[in-house]
Amino acid sequence: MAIFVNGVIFENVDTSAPDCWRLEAYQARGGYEALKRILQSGMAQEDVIAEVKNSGLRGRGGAGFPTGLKWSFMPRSFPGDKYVVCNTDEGEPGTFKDRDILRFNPHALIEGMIIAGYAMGTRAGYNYIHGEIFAEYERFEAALDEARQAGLLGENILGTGFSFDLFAAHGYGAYICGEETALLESLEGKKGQPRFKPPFPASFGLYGKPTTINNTESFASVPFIIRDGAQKFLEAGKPNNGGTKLFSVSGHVNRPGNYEIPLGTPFSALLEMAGGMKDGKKLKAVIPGGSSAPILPAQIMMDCTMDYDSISKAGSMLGSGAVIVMNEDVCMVKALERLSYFYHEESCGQCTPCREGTGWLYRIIHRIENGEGRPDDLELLASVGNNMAGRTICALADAAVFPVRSFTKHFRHEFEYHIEHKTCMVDHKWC
Ligand SMILES: NC(=O)c1ccc[n+]([C@@H]2O[C@H](COP(=O)([O-])OP(=O)(O)OC[C@H]3O[C@@H](n4cnc5c(N)ncnc54)[C@H](O)[C@@H]3O)[C@@H](O)[C@H]2O)c1
Ligand SMILES: Cc1cc2nc3c(=O)[nH]c(=O)nc-3n(C[C@H](O)[C@H](O)[C@H](O)COP(=O)(O)O)c2cc1C
Ligand code: SF4
Repeated sequence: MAIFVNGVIFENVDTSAPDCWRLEAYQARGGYEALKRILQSGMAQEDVIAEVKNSGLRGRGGAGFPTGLKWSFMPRSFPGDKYVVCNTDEGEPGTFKDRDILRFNPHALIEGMIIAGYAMGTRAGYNYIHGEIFAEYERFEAALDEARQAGLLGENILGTGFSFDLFAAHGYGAYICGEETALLESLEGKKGQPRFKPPFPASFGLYGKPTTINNTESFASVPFIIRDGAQKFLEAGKPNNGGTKLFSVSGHVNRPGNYEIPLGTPFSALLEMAGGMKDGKKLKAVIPGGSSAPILPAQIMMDCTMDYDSISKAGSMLGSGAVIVMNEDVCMVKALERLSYFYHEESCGQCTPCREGTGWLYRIIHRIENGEGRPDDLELLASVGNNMAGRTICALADAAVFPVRSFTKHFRHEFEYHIEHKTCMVDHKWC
């Protein structure tokens, strides 16, 4: 179902060719040229970091933190071990882009991580891959073998004296293991539960050592930035929103799939690329950045461009780039019930407001959906949410609250109708 438009990571990748992922195909597209240029010219570490900073690349995992700035936090002169870690846990409902990078262009990620290792003075890296994806994990291992055999990984890379090795780690399929500190715990072989931040992984990361964690798409964007220049990457997007971005479009569209497009592209153009609305139905609402991003009604979304600033100004967030499209038949109570069940199931349970609060949210929405809602349930939902958001160790509790707040704000009349009439106002199809 993947469909790619020209962009930074999938530039010239023919995803229909079975060997498009192989080293030979990647090198034919200009792959590993960036790494060779850096190593053979002895480019200074700070110059590589400056280039990434100048590109305007912002973290593609969801929070949009500037990647070059994060790299500059690494204490390069720290004498002990330090690590780079890639987050391919990709558990956010609606998000399915990182697995396609492993499937179709794994060497872009490997090259990006080797460059990161060089720039930050680390000798080892790990890619933590979601436990429920097997073929992609194996594909990444096969690509690592190719890189090692070609002298691109390991000791004395390309005879330049620089050594760096990279390992794949298969996770456990828990959503919480995508939160960077839970990921580190899991990578260390422990139960995947988040740590308090600060300290951030930059100073206390894997095995307590300085660690830089980035999303798969963030690392995979780096070879282009070094090869074609920060300016070209920046100009592919818009100011403060450099580059192209992968959007996973799902829901009621004719052609669901991954679309790599310049940041700043109008949402209406993305919808058109995805084949428009299925069966000629009307657009009702969109979750623009994965299930934890606030939902936006159609009329607001149609005025947005797909970039961090525009979506945030409209009251939501670009998040992981998962665009969930809903048509006029969708019951918002049912949709929110499904999302709330997910967060209730995935809470790791170590903070009381999250462990108990996600259960409260789900049970209240479930009873509204089942025609057993009470007159004060919407106030109760708001109150439970206020006692959760910002009061926990990690952002999963916030992620559970944002959809509740936005669904009950923009589609309040549907919730009120359910409570008052004990049934759905849409047409019962979804309830
Ligand atoms: N891709 C997915 O599948 C998925 C799943 C769930 C959530 N998310 C996203 O995760 C986001 C939240 O992530 P988060 O809790 O890691 O966000 P965060 O804002 O705490 O951190 C973002 C990144 O910046 C770094 N950072 C931030 N401030 C720093 C500082 N002062 N010093 C050093 N480093 C600093 C963090 O270490 C992290 O790597 C949400 O916005 C959501 O979109 C993505
Ligand atoms: C509950 C939760 C789950 C997360 N899952 C992922 C994930 O699967 N992949 C990811 O890249 N980031 C995920 N994140 C964000 C990471 O903690 C972190 O911000 C990100 O990996 C940093 O990389 P970036 O700066 O390149 O985006 C998650 C955050 C939270 C709170
Ligand atoms: S907020 Fe929820 S998921 Fe995050 S640490 Fe606390 S209990 Fe675990």
